[in-house]
Amino acid sequence: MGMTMAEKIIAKASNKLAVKPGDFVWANINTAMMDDLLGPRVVIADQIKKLGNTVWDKEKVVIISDHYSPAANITQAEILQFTRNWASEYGIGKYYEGLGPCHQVLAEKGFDIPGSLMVGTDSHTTTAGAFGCFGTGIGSTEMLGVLVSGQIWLRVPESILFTWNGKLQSGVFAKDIILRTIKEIGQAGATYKVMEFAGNAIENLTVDERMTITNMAVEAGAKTGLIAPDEKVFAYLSAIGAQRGDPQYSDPDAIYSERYSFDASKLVPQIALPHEVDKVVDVSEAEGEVIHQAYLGSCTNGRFDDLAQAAKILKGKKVHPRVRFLVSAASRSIYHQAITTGIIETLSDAGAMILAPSCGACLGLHSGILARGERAISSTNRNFVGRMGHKESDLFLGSPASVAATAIEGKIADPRKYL
Ligand SMILES: CC(C)[C@H](C(=O)O)[C@@H](O)C(=O)O
Ligand code: SF4
Repeated sequence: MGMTMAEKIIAKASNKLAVKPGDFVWANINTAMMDDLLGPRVVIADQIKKLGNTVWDKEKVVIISDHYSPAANITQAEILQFTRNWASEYGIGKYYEGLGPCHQVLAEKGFDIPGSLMVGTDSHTTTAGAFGCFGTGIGSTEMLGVLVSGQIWLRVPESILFTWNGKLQSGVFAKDIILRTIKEIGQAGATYKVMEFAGNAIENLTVDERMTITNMAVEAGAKTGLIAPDEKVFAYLSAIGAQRGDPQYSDPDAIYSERYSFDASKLVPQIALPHEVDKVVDVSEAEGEVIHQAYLGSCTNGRFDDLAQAAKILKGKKVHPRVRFLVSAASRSIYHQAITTGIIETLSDAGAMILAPSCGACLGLHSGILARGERAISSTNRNFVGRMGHKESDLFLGSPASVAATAIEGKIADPRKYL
């Protein structure tokens, strides 16, 4: 009986020839990532002292300060200081701060290795699946167990196959694919399952765009999201001098718990309405909703392709006077690329406020906080009550192109008219 790529990755990590959904295994971890919010400061620093006071393999632990960086107050500054000092005390050389959200840094630093098993103290560790790396979010207590043992006790998840074929029309992007997929199954539709994406519409996406899709797999409850690694992924990895890994592919006779097929050519821009990520409608049903703030950034859609798409729409135009348009590239190197190609100049000329590469605005920790009654559109992945500020503020989710078109009109707008 065939296996899915997820089953093969877990079998390899647990030194077994084969596993099947429902099996319990002890899997060896290739990369353990901690961020500043749920990393050493929570449980770990305290308890590891009683468990040997060292990590199992200093080379396999990565710590990335991204939620509180740059600090917006003394408490945040002290959290950063604690995290930085803990990394140094425990000999963790792979410590990054101020480079941007952890999932983008992991990709750019070559940790998203095809066929490997990654855990992180952030739910969007699923992003690594764009490289065929099984990445999943775990809690701080579980991370403590991984740090001292190098293993995780795992129940092999079932896989759902989502096949997207056909050519996306202009103005429709990866974000619209994942929002439409989540609409189909709901925000709990993939709970403890793997979302595997295939089809020529997925193959035609850049690696940047694939990361948007696997990033949001957790918004449907998924254990991880996976896309088979191909030449685009290997070119990305070789360009950054990263290993090619041991890529795994689903067998033709692999068993899936469910299968869904979509025609990408029929997809139109999608908008998630407040306050649920699966409350997704065609943009025509949200058009005209008044907006006070537009945010372009995050580990979901803050990459070079995303900024470039927004700049294409905003070139020579001005942001609506009511709208605060905030931009935060998902990494410092993206900023460098976007500056040298004139994209930041275009966005700034249109009226963008350029923020640091950070999680900050995405989850209302600092910068871009919404007041009561304010409404925003964002290229991020969550729109829970109070996500970006006051509990009586509203958050719509869309693609970078939808964010840019909305910023121009001051109300939810269809980006296709600008392309
Ligand atoms: C703060 C962290 C625990 C959380 C996550 O795990 O996703 C955050 O990154 C988010 O996007 O809500
Ligand atoms: S979703 Fe937002 S807060 Fe969470 S890791 Fe990504 S950028 Fe940071």
